[in-house]
Amino acid sequence: MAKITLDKLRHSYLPNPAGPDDFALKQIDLDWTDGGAYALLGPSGCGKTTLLNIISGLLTPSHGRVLFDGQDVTHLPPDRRNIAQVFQFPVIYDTMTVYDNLAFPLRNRGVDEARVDARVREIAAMLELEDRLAMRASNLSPDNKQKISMGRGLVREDVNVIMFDEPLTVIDPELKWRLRSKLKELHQRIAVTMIYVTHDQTEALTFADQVVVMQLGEVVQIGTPVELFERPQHTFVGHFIGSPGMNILPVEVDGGVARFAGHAVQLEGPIVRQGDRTEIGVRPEYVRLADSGIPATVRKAADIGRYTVVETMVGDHVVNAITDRLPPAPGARVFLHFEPSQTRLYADGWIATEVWK
Ligand SMILES: Nc1ncnc2c1ncn2[C@@H]1O[C@H](COP(=O)(O)OP(=O)(O)OP(=O)(O)O)[C@@H](O)[C@H]1O
Repeated sequence: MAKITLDKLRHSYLPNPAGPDDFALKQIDLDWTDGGAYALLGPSGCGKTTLLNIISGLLTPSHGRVLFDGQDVTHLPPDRRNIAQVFQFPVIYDTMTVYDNLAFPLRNRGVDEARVDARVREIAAMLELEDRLAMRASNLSPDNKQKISMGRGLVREDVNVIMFDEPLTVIDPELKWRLRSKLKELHQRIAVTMIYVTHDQTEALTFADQVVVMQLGEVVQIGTPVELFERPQHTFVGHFIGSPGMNILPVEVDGGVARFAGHAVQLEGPIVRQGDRTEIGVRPEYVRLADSGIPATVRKAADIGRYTVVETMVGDHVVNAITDRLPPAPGARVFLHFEPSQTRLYADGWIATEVWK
């Protein structure tokens, strides 16, 4: 187990990068605590795999350092970093039994057979593979093959970090849900530093204590799932997390007052940053259909089960509201109320209000 530090890390795949756009990772500074559960979350192409490969040693960064417990490992090859990795697709030995597959990483390091046996059975029980231990891996379903792959990642007790790269891609939706919570439970039991890479917010938010949100090669926010939901530091986080995401609406700011479509909007607190582009962010959960406020027209309503998402239009702007009441019919004229304590200002994408103290 180890604390992982990324120090001024940058990476370009080009031999002579000319500007920031030529970098797959712009600049990353991070400290990951020993034993923590972390997720790297972001859309395709934001640099997650690049970062993972730098940590595992498959890639040497163009600039900066990777430290494990303060020791510089930037130039160490993967096999000297003591890392376990679980990939998107199963990496197993088809001709071996499930038992031997799970035992392999331990036997390979000379662990004695009694310990191998205890550990294999423990991991197999956690992953509900006990009754398949004697089966040949080739006879298993893709789901179970991927479970073995995960088991092989989890079986060693001496690793610095276990990294999961979109490990649930091949798993069917029902089992996905179970494995997601199982992985969280496993982390609590074995307390090894784990990094989980995904573009799926549900997977990231279920698994991680801390989520690192990336966009275009940059970290835009690191926070607990609640922090990311409650107070996005960037409009990208607001929009990317939540279903539907945060309403991001253009406003004009004059004399400390923000106006959306000509209506003054009360913010969570004082404005502390200026910018060329100003927007407010308010989650649909905090937009109420009220008796007075900003006039809007209902476009449609979608019943999501426990609540309804009402899509309204204010001029050309879509504003989503969540309600647990019977939604108004399409075409109805309504008024919107934005909960002031949950309405933030963003300047050039970054949060620009503080909470009143
Ligand atoms: N081997 C490579 N050579 C050149 N450019 C690359 C290489 N690998 C990745 N890139 C580029 O680097 C950027 C980051 O890619 P990366 O694969 O790290 O993103 P990602 O978030 O993992 O995406 P995905 O979820 O699709 O794997 C992208 O613009 C990609 O095109």
